Amino acid sequence: MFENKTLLITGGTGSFGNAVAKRFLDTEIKEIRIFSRDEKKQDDMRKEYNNSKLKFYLGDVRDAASIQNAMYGVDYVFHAAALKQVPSCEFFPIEAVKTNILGTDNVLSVAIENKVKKVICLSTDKAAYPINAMGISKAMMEKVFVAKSRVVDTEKTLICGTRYGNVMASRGSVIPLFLEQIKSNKPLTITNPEMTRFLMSLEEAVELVIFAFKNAKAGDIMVQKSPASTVGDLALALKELFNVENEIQIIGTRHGEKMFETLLTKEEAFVAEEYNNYFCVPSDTRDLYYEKYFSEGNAEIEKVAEYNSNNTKRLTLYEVKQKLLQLDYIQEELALWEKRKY
Ligand SMILES: O=c1ccn([C@@H]2O[C@H](COP(=O)(O)OP(=O)(O)O[C@H]3O[C@H](CO)[C@@H](O)[C@H](O)[C@H]3O)[C@@H](O)[C@H]2O)c(=O)[nH]1
Repeated sequence: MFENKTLLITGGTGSFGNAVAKRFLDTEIKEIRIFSRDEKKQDDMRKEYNNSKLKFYLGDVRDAASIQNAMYGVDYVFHAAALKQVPSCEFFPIEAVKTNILGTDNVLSVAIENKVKKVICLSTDKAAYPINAMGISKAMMEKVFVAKSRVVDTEKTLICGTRYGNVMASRGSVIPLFLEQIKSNKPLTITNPEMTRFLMSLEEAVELVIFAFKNAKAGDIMVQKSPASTVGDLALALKELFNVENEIQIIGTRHGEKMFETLLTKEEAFVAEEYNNYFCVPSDTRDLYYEKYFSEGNAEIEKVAEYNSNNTKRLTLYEVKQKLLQLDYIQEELALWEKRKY
């Protein structure tokens, strides 16, 4: 797929960039460029992989000139750079605007200038019916890339996106936090045991981007059908897997949090196309002369429901444990835990 091609990953030192590097470095790919702000994380990654196909570029998506340095000669871009923590974006919303919205516009402009063939922008379920600054900024990011995808020559640069739910055990997320609490014998801090989240693995997140890479048309947003769990079951599943009796402490919903997440709004579900395990939200290709398109109205939309973490398949406690056990991270932690105990 990437034979002799150069792939740039913005925000490439994160969980997603690492998963893509692991997946493609040993293929016929020519080069993977990691573009990010943190020299320490780049240095760690450089040492870990020790592979001359992996190149590192320091810069910030807020600064178009720094992207320019990394974009020359690039065939494809996976745009993963983002501010993604809900509470921090609530306190610093302008920072989310700068990175998630303006940064995306910079990445796209520089990619178009350099005739990059495809750009895939990573978004989140929090962008659908957004209520927090992080989700609102990602929703605007989606608007920016869909709008941009319409004005470029798609033969030269195709711009599309993916939207996904919580990636299990990604950096800073609740699973590593619960595990730290288990290991230090502290109470597990649960916001609200009934809160639900879509669960997907990092490998599935990479698969979704590959699916978009292969199938998306300009402006499409690809979504993977995903099951969900309550936070209460997630904590209980970890307690049972690690065979511990830590207390549960209810800490209450944090700033900007939703009780459930939405992967497809009702309006999107109405137009979405279904491909096995995926949905495609096609871009609205009409122009501003809406009267041309007037039909009989669309009462049908009332019959369609949004696709959210409350109405998707709910995992049982047993299934949550099975899904956790599929993660290398959990297997490694369990092995260490067993050693520590005996
Ligand atoms: O101490 C804690 C922290 C979190 N949670 C809950 O655990 C769930 C998951 O939380 P977390 O892992 O922090 O993820 P989210 O806040 O849902 O956001 C993550 O998932 C999004 C996709 O939905 C990504 O876009 C974000 O970048 C990523 O941080 C939520 O219901 C939280 O309320 C707790 O119960 N206790």
